[in-house]
Amino acid sequence: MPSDVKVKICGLKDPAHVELAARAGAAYVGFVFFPKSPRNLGLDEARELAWAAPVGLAKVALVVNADDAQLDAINDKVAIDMWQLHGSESPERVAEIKARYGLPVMKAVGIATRDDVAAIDLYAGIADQLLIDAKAPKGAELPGGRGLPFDWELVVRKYWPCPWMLAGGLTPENVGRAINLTGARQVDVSSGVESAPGVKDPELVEAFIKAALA
Ligand SMILES: O=C(O)c1ccccc1NCC(=O)[C@H](O)[C@H](O)COP(=O)(O)O
Repeated sequence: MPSDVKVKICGLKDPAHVELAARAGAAYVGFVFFPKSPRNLGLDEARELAWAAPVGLAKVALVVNADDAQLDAINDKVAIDMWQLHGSESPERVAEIKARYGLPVMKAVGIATRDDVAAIDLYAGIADQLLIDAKAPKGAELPGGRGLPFDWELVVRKYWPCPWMLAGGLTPENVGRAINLTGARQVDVSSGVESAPGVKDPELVEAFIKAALA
């Protein structure tokens, strides 16, 4: 029976890896627009990656507390299908971005404690999707893409009224267990399919997708 799990491969930098992710069965690819990240893309690079994506593969632009000028520049140049807001954007800012571009918005929320889980509700009626990730420590250089898991028990038997994606420290080895435990129908990975920060390993990308869809 075909799997109903959807996979997002985040932080791609090579058009061949976009094609590979699609062939292997990914539903989404993520393009990072955050200069401090080893996965950061220029607009021209991102445009080339978007061209490499076959129809049906959703192209997600990941930004961190971006202002309208940065969002406009991405939207004007790159054919994206969704925003991923990975900073401390307020529910009001999420609604504003949805209205301004008419694209679905996925809000990333970092969690470490039960209180963080409760805070997800602030976005549940506003964002189109939620990305539930490990919480980065205060002052960390990168708010995501750190390859660190959180305690999955925190989201077991949780319900939100929009689709959500499990992220943070997933790997080909642990993704099946994470899905079975949490009931997540969508999973996202970056570091767990890399051979070095920012360098995707095609074999790990394929292995992750295969394990998630199994
Ligand atoms: O990937 C980055 O460098 C990055 C930079 C700034 C904000 C978010 C970033 N990445 C988010 C992701 O790649 C994932 O959505 C998520 O955090 C899971 O990452 P990982 O634990 O590395 O699999």
